[in-house]
Amino acid sequence: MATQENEIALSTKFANMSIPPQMSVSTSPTATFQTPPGGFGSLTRTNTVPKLLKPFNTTDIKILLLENVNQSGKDILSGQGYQVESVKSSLPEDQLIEKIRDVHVIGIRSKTKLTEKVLREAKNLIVVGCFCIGTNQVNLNYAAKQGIAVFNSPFANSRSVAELVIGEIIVLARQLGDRSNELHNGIWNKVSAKCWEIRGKTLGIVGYGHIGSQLSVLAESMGMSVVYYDVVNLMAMGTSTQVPTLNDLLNKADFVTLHVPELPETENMIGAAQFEQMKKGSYLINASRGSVVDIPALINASRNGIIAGAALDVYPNEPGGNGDYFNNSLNSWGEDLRSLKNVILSPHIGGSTEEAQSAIGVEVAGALVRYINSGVTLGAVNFPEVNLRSLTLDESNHARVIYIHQNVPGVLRKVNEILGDHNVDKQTTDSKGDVAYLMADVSDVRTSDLKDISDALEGLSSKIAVRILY
Ligand SMILES: NC(=O)C1=CN([C@@H]2O[C@H](COP(=O)(O)OP(=O)(O)OC[C@H]3O[C@@H](n4cnc5c(N)ncnc54)[C@H](O)[C@@H]3O)[C@@H](O)[C@H]2O)C=CC1
Ligand SMILES: O=C(O)CCC(=O)C(=O)O
Repeated sequence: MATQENEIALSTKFANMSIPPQMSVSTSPTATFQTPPGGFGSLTRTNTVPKLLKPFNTTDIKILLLENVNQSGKDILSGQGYQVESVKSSLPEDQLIEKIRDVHVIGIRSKTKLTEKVLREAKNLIVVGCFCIGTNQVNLNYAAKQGIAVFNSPFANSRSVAELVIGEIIVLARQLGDRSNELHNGIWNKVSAKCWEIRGKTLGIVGYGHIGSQLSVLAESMGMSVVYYDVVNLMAMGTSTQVPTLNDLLNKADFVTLHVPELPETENMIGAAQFEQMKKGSYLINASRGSVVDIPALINASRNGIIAGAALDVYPNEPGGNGDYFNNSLNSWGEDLRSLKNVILSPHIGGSTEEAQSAIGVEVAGALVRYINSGVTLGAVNFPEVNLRSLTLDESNHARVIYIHQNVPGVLRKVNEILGDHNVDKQTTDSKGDVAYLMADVSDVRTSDLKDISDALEGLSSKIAVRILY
């Protein structure tokens, strides 16, 4: 393992950090680039143990984790020596802005809104970890243009959501929520009218991705028929069938369940017109995003008997943390919704299981460590996915140059002119939209060369961010 003294690099992203003077680190291209005690490249092992590339002393990296990120993730990040602050809830915008100015990494879940306004203040931020599936809460394009990578966990909680929906289908079909509430209030009300088995009923899945397709398998194993609607033509699991339009699905399904991402196209995807298409006495389940269902239209559909029940896990406005109120001050229809019969309201717990949260913590924290320490973008949702074989301990005097830039013509020629005086062992580059990511491993570089390389890259008009790791 590399020593702290060797774990040094130069990163313009960290220019505002205050580093105690005794540390032999260079945090700005304008700062003196010092050779660490022990000597740059003094490691002489000849095996192929991967070299740990660090942006500088890991203890200087500040990470803010919001929304009660799982201990598994905290342990991995703390284990790297980073400074980790963890807060149980999300933060109001003004407090978020104050905090985000200071950190290099932020970890969030679904509630923290990283808007352009917030990200504009995040001068030191290099990477965001969404410890969840959804990334709609982050302005991904703006983050990319600022050179901030965003990672998530694309399927670690999918099974938990699918299992919750199976439970809700049965609870709705048996009006179990209402019976339980009644008995909690001391009322015995034994009812079979309009209570059903789910065997032989049709489940309509809107959005047949990770969660929708997993749910399809579970539902068929319980004797349901499955139809699904998706904008993409997708392979059917089991004996399920894809239908060509949303209306086809709404006309057929006894239970409609939503598993689409939050997008402009999915906003109010289920509104008055769609409730009209649903079978009388059917049920709606939404564990995707609150914006997907027009709630006043749902309230009408419930009062008019179009739907026999609903289960909602997500809402247009959700409280910031546990103990906060869910009432009309949050959503104008809050109390009307709460008054409905056979409507299950859960506090966005679709992915909230020990298994899912622990797996998400490991996955996202791992991606953050790889990105911070090695610049690898595999799994990033707003950057091209770029990887290079790790530098090894027997490759002395090597450095990894990372150049995040605008995707415009002529950049590679200029970068290669800058790197041209050195031996470029390997280089890779890729682009996504307006942003491109170049990673090059150069050998036979002295620490003073690194300062020159960094300065030259900084001077290019296409520059978004420069990081040099060694
Ligand atoms: N309640 C909770 O705690 C959780 C909620 N979620 C939400 O569930 C959503 C779905 O998750 P995954 O299945 O993992 O996503 P996914 O990306 O695997 O699947 C989404 C599917 O929706 C389809 N789709 C997109 N736009 C559509 C449209 N307009 N009409 C029909 N289909 C459309 C896509 O083609 C894709 O097949 C996430 O985006 C997230 O917002 C995810 C995890 C936990
Ligand atoms: O509970 C969470 O962290 C959010 C779950 C979710 O909605 C997601 O993973 O997209």
